[in-house]
Amino acid sequence: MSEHTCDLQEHLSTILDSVADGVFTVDSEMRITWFNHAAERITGFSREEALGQRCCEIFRSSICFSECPVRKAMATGSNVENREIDILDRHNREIPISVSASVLRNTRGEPVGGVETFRDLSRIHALQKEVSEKHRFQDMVSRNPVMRKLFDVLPDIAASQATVLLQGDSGTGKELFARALHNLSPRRHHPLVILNCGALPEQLLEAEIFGVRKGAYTGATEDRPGRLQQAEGGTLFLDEIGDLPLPLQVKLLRVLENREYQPLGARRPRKANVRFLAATHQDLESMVRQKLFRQDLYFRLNVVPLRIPALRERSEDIPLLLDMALDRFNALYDKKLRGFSPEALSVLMDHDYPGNIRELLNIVERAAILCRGEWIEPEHLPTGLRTPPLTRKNDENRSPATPSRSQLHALLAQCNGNRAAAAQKLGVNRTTLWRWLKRLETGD
Ligand SMILES: Nc1ncnc2c1ncn2[C@@H]1O[C@H](COP(=O)(O)OP(=O)(O)OP(=O)(O)O)[C@@H](O)[C@H]1O
Repeated sequence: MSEHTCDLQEHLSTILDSVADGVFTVDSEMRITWFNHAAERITGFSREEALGQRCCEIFRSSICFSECPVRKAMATGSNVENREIDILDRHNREIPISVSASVLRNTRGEPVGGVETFRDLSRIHALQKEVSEKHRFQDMVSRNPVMRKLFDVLPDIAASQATVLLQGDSGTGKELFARALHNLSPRRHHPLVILNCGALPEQLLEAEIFGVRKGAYTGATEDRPGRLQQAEGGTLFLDEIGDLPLPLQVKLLRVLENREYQPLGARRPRKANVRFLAATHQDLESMVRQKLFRQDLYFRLNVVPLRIPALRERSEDIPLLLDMALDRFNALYDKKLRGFSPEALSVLMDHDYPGNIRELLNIVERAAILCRGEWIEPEHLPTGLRTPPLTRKNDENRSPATPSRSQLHALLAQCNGNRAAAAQKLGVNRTTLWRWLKRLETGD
């Protein structure tokens, strides 16, 4: 070896040892021929231990035996760039890294081995986690200023006994807010009872809320407690309060005013020690103007009004919610999806989510099921995502708008009459779909 070659090698070693990224080279048998300082620091193996070893024994990555980056570079002749994987260090700790690989060739251009460079992502991941924790409140995530303000005031509102009216489009998180209010309140050790006022016809709903005494009507063979009694000492969350029929509105008003109610067929009223939360996606004020909702009840409910913005008004939350959803479905389906490709992310950012967060969760769940690789691609997303969804109409402020009868029937036929599946495709809950069908049947 000439003096000049020795000098060059020494220079190269000094340069490679001074870079912050891990670098190692392998020969054609995948034995390590060079291992820099950063590679020692990241993997925990010393240069002496690494040299001459097969690289999969030192650089123990999650893809060594399936998609080794150096082998891939050798096979395709092109570089592998910034692939995010995990390696096990000397102490068997998982280290997230980003790896790149290229082929090494001799002077005749023949492949003689490869070089891998890798960057430790632990710190970046820790920072990402810290940021996402910062945006978490109870079971909710948001970085939107309006939402953050709601999170700030929630503990004080929860501590009070005040009735809260949650307003927002379907799927924006009203139930999650109601749960948070209960969990933060002094009543948290007592039940939180949830009743969807749109899910039952009037008579059944009345019995459901107030309960039934034995003999109240034929068939009432025993006492049946209502939701009010079940919620005693705790919280009653009346979801879809806009669907409460007018006669029941009068009865509910009485409970709110006197904290007393009469189960069906009872002679004497019962006391109710219950905190009320209500929610609706409807515009109650305009329903009051149209005499569809009682003004006195509206005032009683609207003591603390909270309006939850639609997802299209807080698009900065989309990436945060996507990550949260991915974590959730990775755990649920035992997957190791790393994230969304830039193309998929762009489709997801462009969508305006008429079904709000529920719709976003459905999209990610479907993608997580379909995706066999590590990254969610556009092909894993519903085809209609770029086109205006079925539920969207010209009026941007109405969401979700009622689809036409033929659209609904076509969709139900597509889902073999399964309403739950149809609702999922629309990104709305079953009650909303039920309401739409009812409205179309009665021609409202
Ligand atoms: N800020 C948030 N962070 C994380 N998950 C959320 C958030 N908001 C809503 N979700 C999730 O989105 C889904 C829909 O939320 P939720 O049921 O609370 O909406 P809603 O407004 O009550 O809907 P609807 O009016 O149709 O009853 C739930 O799975 C909930 O966990």
